[in-house]
Amino acid sequence: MDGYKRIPTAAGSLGEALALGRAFWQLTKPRVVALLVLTAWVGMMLATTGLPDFARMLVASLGIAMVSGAAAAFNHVLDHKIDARMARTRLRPLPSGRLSGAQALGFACALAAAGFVLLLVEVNALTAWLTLAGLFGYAVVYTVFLKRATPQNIVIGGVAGALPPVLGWTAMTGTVGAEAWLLMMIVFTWTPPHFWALAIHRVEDYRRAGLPMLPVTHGIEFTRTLVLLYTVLLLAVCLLPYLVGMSGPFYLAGSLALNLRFLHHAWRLKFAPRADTAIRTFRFSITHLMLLFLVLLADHYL
Ligand code: HEM
Ligand SMILES: CC(C)=CCC/C(C)=C/CC/C(C)=C/COP(=O)(O)OP(=O)(O)O
Repeated sequence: MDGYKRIPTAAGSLGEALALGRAFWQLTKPRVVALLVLTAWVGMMLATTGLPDFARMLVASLGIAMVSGAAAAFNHVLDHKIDARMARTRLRPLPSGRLSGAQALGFACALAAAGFVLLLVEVNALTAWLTLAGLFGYAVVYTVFLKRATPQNIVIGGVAGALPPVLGWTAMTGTVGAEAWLLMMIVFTWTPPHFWALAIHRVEDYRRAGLPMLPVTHGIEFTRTLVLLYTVLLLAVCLLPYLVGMSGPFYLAGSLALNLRFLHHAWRLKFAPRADTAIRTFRFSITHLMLLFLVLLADHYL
């Protein structure tokens, strides 16, 4: 009502502070970062014989999570106009006006700097610089250039998201082992079917936003074919840890079960799709990667 001013109360300002905290938290894409950290843990544990140094693991995970969260926050800042045009993203903190661009940018810079310094001082320089390269790969190479330029954006940009197992490995050993590159290849091959399944489901969003995602540029049918082919490739890549003697029969069985399930989703998406097949395939991709890395971990200690 005109003439009446809202009187700030303690409960009101606590509510506002919590909402602000929630908005900053959302900027970091916490569920994505949680899965990235799980893949880094597997890198850390597979690099170590016997029990790892838990204190080192904790600090390294925190540093990797902070820099990855900062990368996600930069992505929110750089993409706020695109995000405002898509139904899936229009309620994010920046397009909805819950945070200003300056607040989000300041948060991203502070988080990136703190995470980088933590890794540099408490872990090692190789891990700190490689993690920063991951941030640059995602926030600049993918978000600023590739995302707007080519339907291969997520294939090339996938390198950044696939880095954490390598970061975990270097955090514990100070060097990059061949096995770490193998783990990276798994996440790299997994990324296209993960993303394209979602892009098929959200094709109208991407068309409206003017982004050259594969289903927009090459059509849904072609994208379904590539999802299927990448899941076949993923099955083959996931055999490598067993074939090179890095993992045992428990991993082989778990990996085959998960990859055959993923293949089944992709097959259905190509040959017998229903309205929800693409989104179910996307959701399964997340379960797949999480369980696959847990199986790698369990196999290591069996
Ligand atoms: C360039 C590579 C990638 C692209 C383009 C991509 C794209 C996406 C998109 C668009 C979403 C939907 C987010 C939303 O609904 O707000 C998503 C969700 C997700 N992605 Fe990816 N992704 C990539 C790599 C990764 C990697 C490497 C991981 C983890 C290892 C990952 C884990 C997840 C998880 C856990 C979710 C669900 C998030 C939630 O429910 O809040 N993604 N991804
Ligand atoms: C090691 C390191 C620092 C890596 C950073 C990796 C990182 C945070 C990857 C996130 C991958 C992801 C969610 C991409 C989606 O971006 P999008 O812009 O296509 O999706 P959106 O529309 O949901 O924002």
